[in-house]
Amino acid sequence: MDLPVKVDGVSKKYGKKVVLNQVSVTIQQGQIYGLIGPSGAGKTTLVKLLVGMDIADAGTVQVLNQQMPNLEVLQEIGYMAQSDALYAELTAEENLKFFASLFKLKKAEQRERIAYAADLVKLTPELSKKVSAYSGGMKRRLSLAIALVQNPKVLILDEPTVGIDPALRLTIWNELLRLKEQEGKTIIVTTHVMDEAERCDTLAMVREGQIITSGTPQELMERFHARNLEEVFLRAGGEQP
Ligand SMILES: Nc1ncnc2c1ncn2[C@@H]1O[C@H](COP(=O)(O)OP(=O)(O)OP(=O)(O)O)[C@@H](O)[C@H]1O
Repeated sequence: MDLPVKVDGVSKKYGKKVVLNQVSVTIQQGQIYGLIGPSGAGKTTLVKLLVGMDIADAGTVQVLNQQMPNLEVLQEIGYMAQSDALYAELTAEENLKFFASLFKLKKAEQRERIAYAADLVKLTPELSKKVSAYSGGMKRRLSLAIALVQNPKVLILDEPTVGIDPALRLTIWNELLRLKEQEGKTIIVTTHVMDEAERCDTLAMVREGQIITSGTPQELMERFHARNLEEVFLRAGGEQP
């Protein structure tokens, strides 16, 4: 079985604060892997190490069999950060074109991918607007479209559906499921939303810089004698609901 993500014994400190403590994760190809945990638990820090935006103090991070950070591998990673990294004075279309141009796409493929990504997040009619005139939710949607534009093998999405309405959230999740099933994409997602966590193949609960438990949503519910993931989350963290 191919393992597109291998994290082994990773630790990370900011100043004196230990943010990740001996974290190990393996993710199989064609899986949706969810990271859930309280605010400040270390999810974004782990994601940043996967993308190569930060470097671990100890341990190893491999994506697609390469040690991160690695510029070649970045071609194969679609990353949606928690805060939007968009050019406000450009239109949405210009933003998409700019980010698409960073990847090795032929012109026709670039056009096709931009049309697909904009359509998925329902921004096609708004593409000629400047991003400065976008709402918060529209910016999130554009950031997601940008993460998808280069057709990456690995998608890393940090709270992708915050500020997105329920109907579009469902559309996006259906597409993520299709991408893993039909195209074998590997998708890593952080979320605070339990019904999104339920759709993940494997869930890791992060708390105080450690993965305190992981498994399929069903396994976790059985392990913690819980009726739902909210209860798992509370019980795994030592809080009895
Ligand atoms: N660049 C940084 N410098 C100093 N401290 C940082 C830095 N980045 C993160 N931290 C700290 O590391 C801890 C973990 O942060 P992180 O963003 O990984 O949490 P998170 O689980 O993603 O939280 P949330 O769910 O709120 O996004 C927090 O205490 C945060 O303040």
